[in-house]
Amino acid sequence: MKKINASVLVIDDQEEVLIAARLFLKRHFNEVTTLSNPANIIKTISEKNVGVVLLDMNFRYGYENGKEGIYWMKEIAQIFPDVKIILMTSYADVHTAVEGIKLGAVDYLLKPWENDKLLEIIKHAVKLVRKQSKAATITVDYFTGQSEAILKAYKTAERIAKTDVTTLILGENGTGKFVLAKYIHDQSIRRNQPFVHVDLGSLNENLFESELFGYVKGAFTDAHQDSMGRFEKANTGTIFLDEIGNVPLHLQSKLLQVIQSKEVIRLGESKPRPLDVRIITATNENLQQSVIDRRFREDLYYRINTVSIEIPPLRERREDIIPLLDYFIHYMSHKYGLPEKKVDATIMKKLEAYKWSGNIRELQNRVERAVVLAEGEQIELHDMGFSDLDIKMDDENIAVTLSDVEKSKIQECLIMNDNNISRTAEQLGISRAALYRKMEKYNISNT
Ligand SMILES: Nc1ncnc2c1ncn2[C@@H]1O[C@H](COP(=O)(O)OP(=O)(O)OP(=O)(O)O)[C@@H](O)[C@H]1O
Repeated sequence: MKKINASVLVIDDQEEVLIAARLFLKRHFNEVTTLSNPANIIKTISEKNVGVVLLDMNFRYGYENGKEGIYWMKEIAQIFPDVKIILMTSYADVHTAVEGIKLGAVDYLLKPWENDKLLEIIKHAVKLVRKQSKAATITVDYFTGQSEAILKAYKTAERIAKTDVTTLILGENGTGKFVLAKYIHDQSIRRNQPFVHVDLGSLNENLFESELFGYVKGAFTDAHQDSMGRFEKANTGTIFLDEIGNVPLHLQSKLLQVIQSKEVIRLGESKPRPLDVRIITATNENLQQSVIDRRFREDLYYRINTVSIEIPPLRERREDIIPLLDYFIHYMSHKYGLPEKKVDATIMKKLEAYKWSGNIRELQNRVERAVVLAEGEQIELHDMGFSDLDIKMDDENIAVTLSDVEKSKIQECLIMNDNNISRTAEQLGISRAALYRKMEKYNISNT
């Protein structure tokens, strides 16, 4: 499993909590640091270039009102406003945690946590970090490429930009869904009006409605004044609802209501406010499958899917890799005021064959690093953060499919378990019958 490229810091005064967090998170993130003494927080964030902090709210025994956590949260936010903070509390002290969220924490987690939940929350926070650097890096610069698939996607975008048709953009992470949504907006007559991006996947459920629909003074305890939601902020322009596939079912109906009626009602108010917004949504999920699995409302799916544009992953449009490489070398060299470096033909071949699972984002990040770090006149693979093995393994595995991986995992487990079916099935987490079926499918014998 490929680790997520992020630096995560966990702060707790209980050593066993830190060990558990470290063991689990190290499997998923490139850099995981743990700290038992909050006094070192600032130094560590700076040294480790931390993007996400998991912060315990109660450091000292007998001092369990969460104020210590809030104190450190404010300190971090003041010095590193871009760092995302997740609060942890063992005492179901939701009230203080919610206070923390209002002060800027992205979420909270109750201890003892479930690993899946922990992972999900941190992944969201990592996305937020990326989105904000994305907002900082994305300008009006587009580079489409030359593959038929990408030219078609941009052509469709141009055509629909002239209308207000609701559009769904599909594609893996880093393929350029945000860029395409912004492109549609920039090509439309709304181009001088607001373009509001909402990452629905990382929007805290508790704040979903107030954030999207707004509220009036007194709607809830801390509603001290009227506040516009994101839909109203996008009025006369475009709202880009990113990661729509991650919206929980019970909130999907509220979203549908607004999209359908083109009216929004602020929390605590009954008066609908008319909206004039273009709606673009995006997801990396297979929404059709989500509809079948009843995780996504069918009516909402049809409502957002008047037109859909799919951006293929980079590995399915390899002819775009070198043009994109050239584009980013030019762009980054200009950005940093450095001379443009060359890339040798043999390296280009390897880059063309590489899997680029992080898509354009990965390519862009690697080129940026190389442009800044390369010492000679040529960009070498190690300047792009590749080890020789990365590329070699990738070359060899270019045609590896999920089935190949499954087959080899089964064979490996059988060998480890001396062909014992029960133990192998147990280790793989499947039934004996399922193991037999798979062995038959992959033509694996257990002799
Ligand atoms: N056509 C393009 N021209 C130039 N840069 C691009 C293009 N498409 C994507 N990028 C760059 O690649 C990175 C990822 O793009 P973007 O954020 O639009 O992808 P995404 O599909 O929205 O990702 P995610 O699903 O992870 O949010 C950005 O930094 C962006 O600047």
